Parts: sequence; structure tokens; C-alpha cells
Amino acid sequence: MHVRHLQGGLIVIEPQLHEDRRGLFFEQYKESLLIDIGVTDRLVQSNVSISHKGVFRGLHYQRGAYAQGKLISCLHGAIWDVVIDIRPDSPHYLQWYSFYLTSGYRRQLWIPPGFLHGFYALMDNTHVVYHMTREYNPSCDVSVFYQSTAWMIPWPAQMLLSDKDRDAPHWFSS
Ligand SMILES: Cc1cn([C@H]2C[C@H](O)[C@@H](COP(=O)(O)OP(=O)(O)O[C@H]3O[C@H](C)C(=O)[C@H](O)[C@H]3O)O2)c(=O)[nH]c1=O
Repeated sequence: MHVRHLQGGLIVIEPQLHEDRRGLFFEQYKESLLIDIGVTDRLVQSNVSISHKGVFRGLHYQRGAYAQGKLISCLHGAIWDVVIDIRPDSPHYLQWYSFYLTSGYRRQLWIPPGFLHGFYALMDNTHVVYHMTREYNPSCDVSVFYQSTAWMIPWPAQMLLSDKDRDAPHWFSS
């Protein structure tokens, strides 16, 4: 397993791949290895989303005690994954980071609690699997409109959003 620690506690993880004539095997995650790299909160829920090309899901976070750490992986297709540090005491407050996660690279992204998260599907039938450190709590689940002068991210011109994300409040009004 190859690990890169980045600013703000973000971690890029490349699991060890076991290829043979049948295909491919790799461990999606192992608790002891996550603890070794500083991810000490337990993963308690996994989600799968399957998106058409051009879909954007985000920007989302869960408030307060339900803030989620997320281990993101793309098992089929490809995504442009975007995170924004919204921890008020962070030296990187409102700094944004983006990553290409594709089924080809098998690269995973660890996002600590305290980040806005969203991803743009670059291909049809893009499968994203993500494991989280807190369960889904609809009353704490917040959508923030993806465009803001607070981060000036160069989004694709056309993106397909849910009504919730399309009509989400802007960052400073949320
Ligand atoms: C997140 C979630 C949603 N749902 C239900 C609620 C809706 O009826 C339906 C779709 O939910 P939503 O439109 O919020 O799904 P996404 O837009 O893919 O949201 C996710 O995408 C961004 C990128 C994230 O990082 C979040 O983890 C997550 O918010 O699934 C559940 O039942 N459990 C869940 O954990």
C-alpha cells in the first residue's frame, strides 16, 4: 500500500494490487492499516453511487457530531473529486483540493471530517464507493451551492445536479 499525506489531513492511498490470470484483487481497506496512517475513527457506513457522465454530486457535509470522515474510491469509470476545508480553525480554511479517481489507478482518497465534498462523473456508469466514520443523519446533512467567490473552482460548464444541489444555499448564506 502506497500512502501520500497531503495538506489538511487529506491522504491519497494506493492499495496493493494482486493481479493474476483471473483478474484483480485488492483490499478495499483494513482497519489496522488505516490506524497506522492516522485514520483512527472507525468506518461505520458504506455508500455506493452510480452516475451518468456529466453528473455532479455535492457540495455536501454533515454538521457537528455527525461530521463524516470519508474514504472515497472509484470502482468503475472516473471522477473529478473536489474537497473544501471548512474547519474554521484550519490554516487552510476554504482551501480547495481536487483529485482524479479512476478505476484504472485504484487510487483512494481519505477526507477527514470538516470538508465539503463533491464529485463530477467523467464517464457514464461511474461507480463510487465511499466508507464513512459517521452514519447518515438527514437532519445534519447540508448541501452548499457549488459556485462561490469563496473558492473560485473552475467547474465544468455543464453539470447535471439534483434539485437539492441546484437550489442549495450559497456558502455564506448557509
Ligand atoms: C447520503 C445518503 C443519502 N441517502 C438517500 C437520501 C436520498 O433519498 C438519496 C440520494 O441522496 P443524495 O441526493 O444526498 O445523494 P448524493 O447527492 O449522492 O450525496 C452524496 O454525495 C456527496 C458527494 C457526498 O459526499 C455525500 O456523502 C452524499 O451526500 O439517498 C441515504 O439513504 N443514505 C445516505 O447516506
